Amino acid sequence: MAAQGVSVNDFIALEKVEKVFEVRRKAGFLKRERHEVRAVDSISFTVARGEMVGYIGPNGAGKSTTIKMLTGILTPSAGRLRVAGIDPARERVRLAHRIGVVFGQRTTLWWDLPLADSYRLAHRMYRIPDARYRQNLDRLVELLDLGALLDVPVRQLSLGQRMRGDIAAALLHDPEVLYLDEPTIGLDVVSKARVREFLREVNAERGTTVLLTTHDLQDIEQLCSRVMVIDHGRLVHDGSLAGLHEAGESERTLVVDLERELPPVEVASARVVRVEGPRQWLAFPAGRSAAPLVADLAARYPLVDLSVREPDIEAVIARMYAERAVS
Ligand SMILES: Nc1ncnc2c1ncn2[C@@H]1O[C@H](COP(=O)(O)OP(=O)(O)OP(=O)(O)O)[C@@H](O)[C@H]1O
Repeated sequence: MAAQGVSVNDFIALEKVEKVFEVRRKAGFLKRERHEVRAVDSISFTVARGEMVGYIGPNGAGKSTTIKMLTGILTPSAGRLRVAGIDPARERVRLAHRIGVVFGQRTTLWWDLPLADSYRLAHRMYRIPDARYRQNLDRLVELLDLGALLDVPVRQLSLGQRMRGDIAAALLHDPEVLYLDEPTIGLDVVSKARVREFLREVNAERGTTVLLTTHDLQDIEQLCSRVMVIDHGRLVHDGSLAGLHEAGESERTLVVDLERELPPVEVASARVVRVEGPRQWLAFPAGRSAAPLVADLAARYPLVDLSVREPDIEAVIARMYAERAVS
């Protein structure tokens, strides 16, 4: 039966989940003190089937610990956690057949073997029916452009090639949910675009639920309509990217080119944040229309050209982390 507040459509469900690590710290010459690290502190959220959600936060916030609990590698210290109705820590092997995991920082492929051998091993390990395995492999090889790489030992692959190989390995057994931990780390812009495009296709084509952890906010902007922010083990935002802008009280920037170099312009509801020759940058609240501001400027200053820049998500999030660090 579904727990209170959790619908049967919720594919991933966490209720007041905690993870406390006990560590020993040096406290003198020979003395060591026990110390608790609350890596995840009473987190609750649900993810519906087919959703693509970003899970972000500064270093040490608790992201990996959450993912490890979702795969069953770690057992929560308190709370309730279910993935596809399964308690991950209790039935890790059964769950493994339904989830795929990609860690950008390390590979699950066999380092010394050709890529194709890792796939054959996955075929047997997950007992994937032959026809389905062949069909999935063909499709993944095509979509991720792996044809020429199948006979190459993994250690000879470039980072981008290896990442595509890892993503294919995670999807061979048709998992219903995919956890991605920094899937574009270290990749060049072309490889990043390719990986993102592929993830969009998988999500649309197969309805795979995706939980994406990343420090690259462009991953989030391009893939996720919902983003959860974790900081010091606590969930501090769960909503749309636009909502994140509001929470961070973000600003848009009006860039104006004047006829000549002038002192900073003076207008209501905006402030000049930079001046470079005849060009000036004005910050104003992201929720406000630029029209009255432009009209005011045009009436009083010799305006030649202008453009509006949307808030920089990196800046919004940096401010959010900083605000929490001092609060
Ligand atoms: N096995 C462990 N034993 C003790 N402390 C741990 C252990 N694993 C994680 N921690 C601590 O728990 C906190 C959260 O770590 P976690 O790895 O989940 O953060 P993260 O958000 O994934 O960080 P990053 O972005 O740097 O990967 C940190 O303070 C970390 O030092």
